[in-house]
Amino acid sequence: MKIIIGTYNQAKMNAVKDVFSEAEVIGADVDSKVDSQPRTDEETLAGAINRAKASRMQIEDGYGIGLEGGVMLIGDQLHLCNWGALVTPDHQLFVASGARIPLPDSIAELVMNGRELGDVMKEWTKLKDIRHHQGAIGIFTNEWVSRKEMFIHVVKLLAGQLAYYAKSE
Ligand SMILES: O=P(O)(O)OP(=O)(O)OP(=O)(O)OC[C@H]1O[C@@H](n2cnc3c(O)ncnc32)[C@H](O)[C@@H]1O
Ligand SMILES: [Mg+2]
Repeated sequence: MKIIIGTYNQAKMNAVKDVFSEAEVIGADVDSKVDSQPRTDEETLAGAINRAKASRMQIEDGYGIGLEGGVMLIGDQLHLCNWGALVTPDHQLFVASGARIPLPDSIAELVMNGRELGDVMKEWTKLKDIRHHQGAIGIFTNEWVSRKEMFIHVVKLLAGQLAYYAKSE
């Protein structure tokens, strides 16, 4: 089984490798066709789907996966949000969402004013590779849930749906 994942982000790549441990997982530079910082649930989902479809197109007979992190307002509180998408060799699409937690007001304000969360987190924590490791979710859960662990859950939701629908066909 070959999987193209539309990113070189280490947290995302390692999550896919952990869940699909038998597969060959290959990173690719694809266009998410959304803002580099998605700001709604719909935009974040669209980014994941676009990455998955573009990844699927990079290989003749393989799977495409897209994972996208974003932010969304619930009322006036900004939250982290995350989505994943998987496209099969015969172009079936599966999607799954990940964890959501509120962002502190000081961080939320900077992101609402146009900054990218990854850049804000890098400056605020002085950790230059934070987006590849614990991520914002790791920082604001006191490292109980890392970005990789959060994406593992999303990828398991994709793999599980793939298995369920393959069985019922
Ligand atoms: O190379 P790509 O795959 O784009 O990796 P990325 O780190 O930029 O990841 P996304 O585009 O999916 O994420 C959108 C922004 O949110 C940032 N971010 C950091 N930690 C996050 C977390 O735990 N959850 C969601 N987004 C996070 C991320 O760094 C980006 O600035
Ligand atoms: Mg990005």
